[in-house]
Amino acid sequence: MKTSIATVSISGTLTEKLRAIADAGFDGIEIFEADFIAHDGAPRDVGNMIRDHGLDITLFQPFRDFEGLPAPLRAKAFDRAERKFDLMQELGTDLVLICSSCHPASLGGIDRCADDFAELGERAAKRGLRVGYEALAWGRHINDHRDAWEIVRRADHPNVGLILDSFHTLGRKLSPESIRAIPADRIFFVQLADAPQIEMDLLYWSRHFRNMPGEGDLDVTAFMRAVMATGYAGPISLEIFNDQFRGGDTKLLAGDGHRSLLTLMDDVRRAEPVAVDLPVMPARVAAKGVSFIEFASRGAEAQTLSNQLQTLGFRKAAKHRNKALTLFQQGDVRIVLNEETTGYAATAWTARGTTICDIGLRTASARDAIARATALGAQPFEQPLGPGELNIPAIRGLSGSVLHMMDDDLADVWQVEFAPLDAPDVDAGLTRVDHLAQTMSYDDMLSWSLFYTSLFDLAKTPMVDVIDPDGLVRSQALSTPGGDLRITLNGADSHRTLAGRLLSDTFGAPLQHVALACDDIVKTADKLAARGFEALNMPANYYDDLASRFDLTSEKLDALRRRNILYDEDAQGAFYQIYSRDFAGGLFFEILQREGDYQGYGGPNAPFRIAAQKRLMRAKGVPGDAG
Ligand SMILES: O=C(O)c1ccc(O)c(O)c1
Ligand SMILES: [Mg+2]
Repeated sequence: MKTSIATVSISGTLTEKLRAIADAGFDGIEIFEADFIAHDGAPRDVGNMIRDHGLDITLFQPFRDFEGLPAPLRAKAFDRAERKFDLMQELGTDLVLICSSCHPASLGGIDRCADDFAELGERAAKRGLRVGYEALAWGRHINDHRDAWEIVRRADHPNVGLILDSFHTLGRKLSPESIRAIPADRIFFVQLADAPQIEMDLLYWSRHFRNMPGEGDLDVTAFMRAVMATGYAGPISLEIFNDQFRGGDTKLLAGDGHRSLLTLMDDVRRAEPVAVDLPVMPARVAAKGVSFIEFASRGAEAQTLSNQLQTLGFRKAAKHRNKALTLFQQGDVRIVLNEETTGYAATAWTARGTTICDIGLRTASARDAIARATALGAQPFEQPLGPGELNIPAIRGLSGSVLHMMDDDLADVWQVEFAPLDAPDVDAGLTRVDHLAQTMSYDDMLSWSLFYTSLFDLAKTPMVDVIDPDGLVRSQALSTPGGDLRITLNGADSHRTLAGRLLSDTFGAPLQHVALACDDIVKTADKLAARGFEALNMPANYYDDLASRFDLTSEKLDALRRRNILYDEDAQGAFYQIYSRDFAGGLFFEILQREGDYQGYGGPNAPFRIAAQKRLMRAKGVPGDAG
């Protein structure tokens, strides 16, 4: 399988793009004319520079407004094409992409266009070049891949073929199934892009909102299944126009692109009886939840965290046999406090202070999960093992964080590596980790959602806007079908938001809060209060509004108000939340109860919770919170 990416898809100068594209593992590039023109270097040198990076030039593009023109514009279009043929020969590529005309004088007509292409094919053949025709979704006369195919078919020239682009087909809601009937050797090239489902002008949508396959809402897999069913064996190329990507991290985006292509093609071969020349990798592994959460901390902060965990009802359950690790446990929730002065956690602590440095995920097979992750470009993570320690496989997240993969075969780590402590049982009714909430720059959200969804079978909720008094935070939840593993991604635009503040104090995409489930929130709240737990205070206005929005009895409302319990409900069920006060520079815990089949996260409460958190920070005089 030959992978390719259009240079327009990522940020940087041409040289920066080439390095990142080659490092990410692509085989070739589509050279975008604008990237070439902006570069100061002769075409021959540019071609050599690309090949010196180990990359092929899979095509040159775009060539616009060619077909269907009346004289004398028609002759001029052919002259223009000849000049671009000269350039292609200098660069060293044999294929040009001609996108369907948007020219106001273009006359259309399938046969007229086919004649133009037959003549152009003849001219290209003289130079050993080929031309590919792509229907732009907003082309003046040709805007459907079936019409472009009909023109190519009637042009009937071996040097004229079809170029398919998933955006133009799926964006116009055309079924990709008609592609299955096209002979593979008539398809010269395939371009792929996804996009979020937003109702807007097609051209604007395409030029600003495309994203990597798997990052949007289009069924790129169905499109690519149809393409592969023809027997197509040419390059598979990303062509992404995206405002965020134009200003994003070149290396990260190139890596995302490669990961998205491998994931897509692996999905295609599992769904369609076709040969895909791609190394085997395990299928997405079932994720069964969070096995452990590890905090890096030291000294007084570690003591404060230890006390806080005990007020939350965690029992100091065990100590590591070789290392400064303490295991706190309650129900099925394990929190490890790591006070080591060397190794990964120590580095994380030095960089961030008290932080969640490691997550252990429960999977059906740790080995398969790691094999899939590394096949998709994740970095394996290893630390030297002490005597008697288990080798629990791990990978790095996108910003250097660590994810351990656990499974039933590794479940005895807690007995093998840890010695039990004889601490009193202080259980407050917390049963399991409901979700992990990860904070990141808004620009990194697509990268993280692709990272997780390529590894595990996770559905994405639509992005929701959360209003912080100082800006907007966008939030999206990923969840396994049964909700065993849930991760929320929170993207901050501004450093003044609660989420953005954590980012400015740390780096990467830290976990900002952990949500723990219980079965009876009122009972749990009372147990916590008895242990000295202080909930985040919610204002009276919040409860007055609850009374107007929902049918709650005055007793129930009073029970919620007295305990600072937040409430939400939908057609499926009800939802209760309590927030801890923040600690260690902005981390916090959430305690929640799901009732019925409520699948959400209390989104409507988020603005009021954030306002309350900021009020508390101001009262504590946290610097920068004078407003
Ligand atoms: O937006 C465009 O004009 C444009 C150009 C070339 C392409 O291949 C494409 O898909 C879109
Ligand atoms: Mg295209």
